[in-house]
Amino acid sequence: MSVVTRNLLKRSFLFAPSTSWSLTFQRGKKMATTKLTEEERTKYLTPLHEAGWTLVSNRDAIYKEFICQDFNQAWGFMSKVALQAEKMDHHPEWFNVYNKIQITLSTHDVNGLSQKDVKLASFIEKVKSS
Ligand SMILES: C[C@H](O)[C@H](O)[C@H]1CNC2=NC(N)=NC(=O)C2=N1
Repeated sequence: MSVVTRNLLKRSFLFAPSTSWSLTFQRGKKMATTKLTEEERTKYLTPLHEAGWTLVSNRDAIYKEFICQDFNQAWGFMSKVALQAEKMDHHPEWFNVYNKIQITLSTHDVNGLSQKDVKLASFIEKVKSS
């Protein structure tokens, strides 16, 4: 095999990995956030529906209202969610009055639901039941 052929092969191996690999990873950075597929929506949104999360009517987002005993409890709950949101760099849209917290989750970067919303909603459920 000539040096030229060998170099060409080496190059195509190094620089032309499979499409999905190159779409998912960029030089060792974290996985790109993508919208949930139909299959993923069935798999991940069903348990969240059962836990009381509903689809928002005019956009691709999920919503749930939480009622705590008082403002102290509500603020404690929100603090735990806020710390996790910051860790994930994924933030809820929320509204609080006294003991009521209304939460909407969606991924602005992809204009719809992603795994990040599923992960944050699951975390919120864990906090609420703790
Ligand atoms: C620059 C920063 O990483 C992005 O704006 C993050 C911040 N928090 C976010 N939160 C939510 N809910 N969706 C996003 O797309 C998002 N993007």
